Amino acid sequence: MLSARSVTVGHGRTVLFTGFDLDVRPGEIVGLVGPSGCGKTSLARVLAGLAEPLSGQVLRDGPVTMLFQSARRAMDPRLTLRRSIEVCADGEVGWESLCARADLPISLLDRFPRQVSDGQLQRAAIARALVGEPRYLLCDEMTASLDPATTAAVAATLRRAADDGAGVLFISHDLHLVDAIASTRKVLTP
Ligand SMILES: Nc1ncnc2c1ncn2[C@@H]1O[C@H](COP(=O)(O)OP(=O)(O)OP(=O)(O)O)[C@@H](O)[C@H]1O
Repeated sequence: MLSARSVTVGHGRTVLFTGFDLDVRPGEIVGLVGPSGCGKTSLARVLAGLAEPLSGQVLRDGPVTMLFQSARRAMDPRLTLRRSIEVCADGEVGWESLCARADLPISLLDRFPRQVSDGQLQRAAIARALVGEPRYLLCDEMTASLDPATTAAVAATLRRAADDGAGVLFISHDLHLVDAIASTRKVLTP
């Protein structure tokens, strides 16, 4: 399980929220909502181990990977999609099954980020995340700039990842989408 226990998060002397509890189990999608600036990204960074909480505990029983709103900023523009994915793999990549899991057309693998759409790049970012076999995926507004059809495809991909055993934290301002894909909705308030 990925758990936050009575976690207080802030930056320097600024406290964003106190005493927050959260559990994400393998195979489950948990939605996280809250007003802009309340600290959702800051919490995700703490859960991923990229930052320390001011107090409280984070428990992780497996690798955690973050996915961001802007795949264009997250992916190296100098590398083909294939290379970006390969460098995150432990060994040989099973391209067919990976691309099927991420809903990424294999024909795009040898393109550079500038040669694919935002939605296609987001799927490549998902493939790159999945190739590391994370137990937990923390998705930070990753559908915010996508059209409805691409959003639905990405949501279906996350559902499949959860069905394959990943625990997913889905951060979004889209309450309808959160309720459609998450089994639990947590609200973060300042
Ligand atoms: N590294 C940092 N140093 C100082 N302050 C920061 C840092 N990162 C974020 N903040 C501040 O912390 C607050 C919470 O930011 P955060 O991005 O976690 O909120 P959020 O809930 O994800 O917002 P949004 O929904 O708008 O994406 C903001 O006021 C932000 O300016």
